[in-house]
Amino acid sequence: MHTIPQRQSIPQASQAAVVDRRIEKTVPLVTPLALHDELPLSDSLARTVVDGRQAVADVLNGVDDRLLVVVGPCSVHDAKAALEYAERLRPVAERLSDGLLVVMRVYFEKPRSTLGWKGLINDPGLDGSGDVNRGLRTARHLLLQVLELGLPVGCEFLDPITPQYIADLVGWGAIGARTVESQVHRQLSSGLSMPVGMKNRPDGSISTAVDAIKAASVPHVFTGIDHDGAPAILHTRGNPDCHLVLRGSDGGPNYDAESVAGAQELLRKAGLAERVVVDSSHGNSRKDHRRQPVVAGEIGAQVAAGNRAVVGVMLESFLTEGRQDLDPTRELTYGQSITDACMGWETTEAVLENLRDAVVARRG
Ligand SMILES: O=C[C@H](O)[C@H](O)COP(=O)(O)O
Ligand SMILES: C=C(OP(=O)(O)O)C(=O)O
Repeated sequence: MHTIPQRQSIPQASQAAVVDRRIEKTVPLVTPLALHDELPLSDSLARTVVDGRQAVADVLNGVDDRLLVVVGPCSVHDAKAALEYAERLRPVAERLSDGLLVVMRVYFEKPRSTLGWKGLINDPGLDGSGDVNRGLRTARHLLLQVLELGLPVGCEFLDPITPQYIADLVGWGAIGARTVESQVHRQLSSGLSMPVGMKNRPDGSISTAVDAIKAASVPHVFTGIDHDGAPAILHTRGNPDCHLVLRGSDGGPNYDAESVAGAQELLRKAGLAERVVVDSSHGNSRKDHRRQPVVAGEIGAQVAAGNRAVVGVMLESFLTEGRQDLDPTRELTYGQSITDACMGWETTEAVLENLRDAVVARRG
């Protein structure tokens, strides 16, 4: 535990009354540089990251006519199970690579509607102890292992500090439905080195995500930390590879052809590229994992019918289907989500095959 230092500018007698009244304690955080030194990115893995980002950008820009598929667990809570998933995904990604560019969802940060586990970086012990140093270490280690298999990785960025620790490993980024309106996240996206998907808001607003794409496309200046962990003023270049992710809403889905056409119209009016990634989970499946294959099937049908605006699909999938509650009184089922329900492995493989066939049909 770290004691909170006295501030010289406030008379000592007044400090206790005004400073950090609701901070229980502060704990030193490892610096990005120290973590990078401990878990370095080799030249060959850096090539995997760069190639992955370029491949994603090529699909987004229509240079590559394959479909981007971001597939994997809703959240990683057990690095061993996530790595086993990656080991299964790798040969399938290779086999279907004529039609699909597969990026593994390796999500460590969970935005909550109200309360709940906030992900492996925030709470790797799954017990509220909040050992963020361990969380960052575990996350970086796992990302390196997945890259070692040759798979590009996708992460949601939620906390504005954590990208300095892991973003060098990420091929595709997401800004979630709950933060897409936030200036902090739009500024952050403008400086991220990879393509970033902006989700529509939970209430269904797509124009908010379109605004986010515009905002993130230009340079910004904001405060953050540098690689040494020191406070810094960050001047970004702007990110031209941001794009829309349709994830449905509390009110219903938005993956149907009419909704996709409506989204294209909004993008066109905003002067942005008409490219859309469709999330088969969340509002589009009403969080029922058994609906994801149906949604993915309908997206595949649009692709097979020639729709070129749909450039990608997101799937939530894990080793074991469904979800489970985080209950300290019982052992967790291996390879099953503790956040949103996921498709199981066999279903996932079949869904991926169908999506590949859809791409082949679109070429036909
Ligand atoms: O993807 C995960 C969840 O949908 C997201 O974190 C919100 O979850 P919640 O509504 O259960 O908090
Ligand atoms: C939180 C997620 O999605 P959304 O922001 O669409 O709810 C997610 O993809 O993990």
